[in-house]
Amino acid sequence: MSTSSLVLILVVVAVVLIAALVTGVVLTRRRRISLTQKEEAPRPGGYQASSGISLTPAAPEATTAEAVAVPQVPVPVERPAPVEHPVAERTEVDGQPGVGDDASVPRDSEKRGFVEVDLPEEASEVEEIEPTSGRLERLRGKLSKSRNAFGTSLLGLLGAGDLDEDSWQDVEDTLLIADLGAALTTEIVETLRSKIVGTGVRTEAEAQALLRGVLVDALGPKMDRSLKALPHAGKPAVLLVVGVNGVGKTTTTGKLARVLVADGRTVLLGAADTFRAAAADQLETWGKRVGAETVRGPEGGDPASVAFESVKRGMDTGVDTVLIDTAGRLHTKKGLMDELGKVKRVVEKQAVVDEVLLVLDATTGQNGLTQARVFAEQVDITGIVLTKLDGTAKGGIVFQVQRELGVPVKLVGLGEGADHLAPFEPGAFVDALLG
Ligand SMILES: Nc1nc2c(ncn2[C@@H]2O[C@H](COP(=O)(O)OP(=O)(O)OP(=O)(O)O)[C@@H](O)[C@H]2O)c(=O)[nH]1
Repeated sequence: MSTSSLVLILVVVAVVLIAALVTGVVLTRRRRISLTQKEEAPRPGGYQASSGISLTPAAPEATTAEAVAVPQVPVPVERPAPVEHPVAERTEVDGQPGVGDDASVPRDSEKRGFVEVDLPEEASEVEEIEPTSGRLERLRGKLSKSRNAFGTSLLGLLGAGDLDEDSWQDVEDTLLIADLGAALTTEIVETLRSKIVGTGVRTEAEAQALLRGVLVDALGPKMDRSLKALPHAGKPAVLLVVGVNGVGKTTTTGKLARVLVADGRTVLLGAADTFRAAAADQLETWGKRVGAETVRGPEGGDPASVAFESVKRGMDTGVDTVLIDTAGRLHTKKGLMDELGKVKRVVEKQAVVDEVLLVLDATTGQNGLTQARVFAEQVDITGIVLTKLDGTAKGGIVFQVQRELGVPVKLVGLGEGADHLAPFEPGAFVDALLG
């Protein structure tokens, strides 16, 4: 072998060695990026947002029980699963494309070398939550069914000028169809009649202003709609969520947790619905989305025991609010209603139950009232959550249920979205109905 061939071979070997070295360094660095865990920033005391829901502590307790000073323990937050590289979605198995395989990479495609790619941004641990203030205004479109059937027809009738008996009958029918109930309908029609005669309404704008005033008054604008969800006497506030099957209790509990976290509160969820297998999972998922712990018991276990444990855990960890979701129960089943009374009594052994929120499905109309009466007898209802108002033209049930029970509607559900729970405000509600 000549000297020049030897030199050539040595040069080639040296080039190969350098290339291998460079590739090794690059790969080591890349691996280091994917394995090194980022320093975790300390979690602030919850996502802060201005709240449209007025939160208050309950009236001071009569008991002289000493406040338990409990250190704040950070709530464990589950990290999201690592994002899979799109290569995992390739569908080719034998090099032959099949139906729906358009997006797969053909075997004979040109190989790519190293390419600079943007790394995905780290997913935030706790979801961003829409501010609660002004939610009813923002979600007014969700009330379009009630607006069309109720507000628009009433405005059309009242703005049409001189009203004869037939027109007043139409006004009355419209109110009845919208589920305002006979007594309230009569009252509203009489008030409208006397005001229209007294003031001589001529234009639609005048009719709208007059109608607005009468409807807002009928909604009890002075009722206390604040949510007693703030800790007091060194203990968390305890809220019990009750109602018949499928009205939206678990969903409301989850949405409410978001509202509280958005207000900077710490929350613990109690899955006292041990009857429906998926309910505890459903609640836990809501909890994880806002970094709230969920206490659950065995399926079919004693709901009172889960409720008790939840409050105990909430006191130990020093959260602001414990939200307890209960199983759906038919108001006609005495045994189940007694069980609800027991859940409340057991919780009261260690803390005050600040709110019992009755969830009513607005689409069930008058039946909701019957349910409300029975629940109110069993456990003192302190507030009503009217869900699924987005799916009904009978928004008038809001008026009736408050009037019948003397209990304020505090929250309204306006959709299946995570932030589709709004504080109820009579003025904004009537404005949404009247368009
Ligand atoms: N459109 C609409 N759907 C809602 C609303 N609130 C709840 N839902 C839906 O109603 C269904 C029942 O909700 P859940 O929260 O599971 O009801 P639940 O009362 O806990 O049910 P049970 O535990 O079986 O008694 C779900 O599909 C919810 O997404 C709302 O305000 N609007």
